[in-house]
Amino acid sequence: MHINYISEQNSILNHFLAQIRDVNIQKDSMRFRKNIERIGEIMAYELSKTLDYKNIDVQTPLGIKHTTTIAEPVVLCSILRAGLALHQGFMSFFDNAENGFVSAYRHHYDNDDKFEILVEYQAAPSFEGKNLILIDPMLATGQSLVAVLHKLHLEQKPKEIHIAVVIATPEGIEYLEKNVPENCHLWVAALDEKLNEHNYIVPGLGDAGDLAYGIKL
Ligand SMILES: O=P(O)(O)OC[C@H]1O[C@H](OP(=O)(O)OP(=O)(O)O)[C@H](O)[C@@H]1O
Ligand SMILES: O=c1cc[nH]c(=O)[nH]1
Ligand SMILES: [Mg+2]
Repeated sequence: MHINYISEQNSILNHFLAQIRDVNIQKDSMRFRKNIERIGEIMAYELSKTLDYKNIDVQTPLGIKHTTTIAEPVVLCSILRAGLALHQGFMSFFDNAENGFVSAYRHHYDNDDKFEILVEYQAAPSFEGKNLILIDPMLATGQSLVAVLHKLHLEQKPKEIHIAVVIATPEGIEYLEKNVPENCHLWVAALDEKLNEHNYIVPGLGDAGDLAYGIKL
């Protein structure tokens, strides 16, 4: 698995990352969603540089321009709920992509911190020969992304699989490295320190789904 860290160079991305983390700013859920969306746009642009392109001729009013366009179709597939705002950002740039949605949540059986990831819903197109971009802002333990990858119909072989996350932990990256296919590329906006005892990212930002869409029961 190849890993791309997109915030190594200082850019406006750092402002958006700082705002989604800041306890005094993140409570504004519209700004939170918008910042995640803007991060999605930046990630989409960076990722687009690594896709394959084919030559095309474009007829302008004055002549023909020889240029290039993305060779294989893109499928954007997001993990509900928190993936939705990031998905919107990717969709702004990959505007003719097909789209898939998968649910995943941590099911706690007792009151302790042990949980199992339940993947109950999916609606996704064929991935055969396409660039699959799997979208989820938080890579904590990595269990949600791996459970979703196993549930998706990957017997239809995507050309490449890109996993796009905003904040990742070293533990989550290590888990992905052991459990995802060879043709996976991981895109990370920020690498954080660690997981805490409740498997939340430290310093992280808190609960991305709740910040974007409200607290769930
Ligand atoms: O790497 P993991 O340990 O699996 O944790 C990360 C998962 O947690 C969040 O979803 P959450 O379960 O909070 O669902 P939500 O989006 O509905 O809030 C996040 O969006 C990931 O899907
Ligand atoms: O820190 C974390 C871990 C999982 N899900 C979140 O939204 N945040
Ligand atoms: Mg959540």
